[in-house]
Amino acid sequence: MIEVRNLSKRYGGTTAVDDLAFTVRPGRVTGFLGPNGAGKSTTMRILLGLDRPTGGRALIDGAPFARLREPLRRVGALLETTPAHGGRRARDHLLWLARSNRIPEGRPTEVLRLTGLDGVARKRIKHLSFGMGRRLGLAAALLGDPPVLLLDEPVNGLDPEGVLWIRNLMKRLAAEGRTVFVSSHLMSEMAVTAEHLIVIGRGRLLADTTMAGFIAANSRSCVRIRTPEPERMRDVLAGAGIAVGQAPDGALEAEGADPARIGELAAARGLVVHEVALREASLEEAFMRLTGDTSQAGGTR
Ligand SMILES: Nc1ncnc2c1ncn2[C@@H]1O[C@H](COP(=O)(O)OP(=O)(O)OP(=O)(O)O)[C@@H](O)[C@H]1O
Repeated sequence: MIEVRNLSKRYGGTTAVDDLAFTVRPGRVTGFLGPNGAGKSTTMRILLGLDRPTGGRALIDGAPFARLREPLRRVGALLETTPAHGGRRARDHLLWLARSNRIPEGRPTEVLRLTGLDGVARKRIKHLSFGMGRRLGLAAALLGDPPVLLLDEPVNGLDPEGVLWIRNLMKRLAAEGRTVFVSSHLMSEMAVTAEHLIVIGRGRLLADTTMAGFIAANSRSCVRIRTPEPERMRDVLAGAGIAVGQAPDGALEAEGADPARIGELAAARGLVVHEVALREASLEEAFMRLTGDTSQAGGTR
C-alpha cells in the first residue's frame, strides 16, 4: 500500500506539492491524474526516494523508500526516463539488476518472457525500438516480483498494440493483489484501465474516488434529440420544464433529462423524432470540469 501524508514540496518559490494526503490500496489500478505541472511526477519521485519532501511523508508499505530493504522486491517503478546503459544487452541489464538486489538468476528470463522480449534479449539497449525500451523498463520494474508498482505515463508514445498490452498487464497485476499506481494524460485510456482515481491540481488533492463516482460527481449527462421540427420540440419540452440547448451539429440537447420522458412527450404531441439518445459524460469532460480552474502549470505562491 502507498500512503502520502501531508506531503509538501517547494522548489524555491514554487509549491509543487501542497499538503497532499491519500492512500493507494492493493487489488485495483489507481489512476493518478492532474493537469500539467500539478505535481504528479514530483509526488512519484518523492515516493521513490529520488527527491526529498519539504514536509510530510510518502510511505510504501509503511516505510519511506530509503528505509526499504531490497527495494526492487518491494516496489517496481517505471519513470518517463528510466536510466539504462545503452551499450548493455537487454538481458545483461536485467541480470545486473537482479544480482545487485539478490533476485534469483532465473528471474530475468521470466520477466523477458512476461514482457514479450525473449526475442531481443541479446540486443543492445540502444538498438531497441521505443516500445521495446518501455517493455524493458517494465521488465525491470517486475524483476523483484514487487507488491507495489508505480508507473509514470507508461503508455506515452506506444502504438495501439503496446497500449492494449500495458492496459491488460496493469489489470492483471492488480488482480493478483498488487498495488498499481499509474499516472497518465490519456483520459480515454485511464477510463478503461483504472478503477480508482486520485486527482490533483496545483499540488493539492481534488478527488480520491472510484472512477464511476468521479464521473457521476463531476459531469452531467444529456439527452440528444434530432427532429425535423426543432422549434415545436423546444416548446413541448419547455412546457414540461425541460431546458434545451443546441449542439454544434444542430441537434437539441437536454441536460439531466430522461430519454423515456422525452420520447413520451414527443409521442403525445405527434412529433417526429429521428434520434433520442442518452449521452453519458466521459472521464475527460469530468476531469476538465473539476480541474478547469487549476490547469495553469505552476503553483507559485
Ligand atoms: N526540479 C525542479 N525544480 C524546480 N521546479 C520544479 C522541479 N520539478 C518540478 N518543478 C515544478 O513543480 C511543479 C510540479 O511539477 P511536476 O513535474 O511534478 O508536475 P506533473 O503533474 O508531473 O506535470 P506533467 O503532467 O507536466 O508531467 C511544476 O510547477 C514544475 O515546474
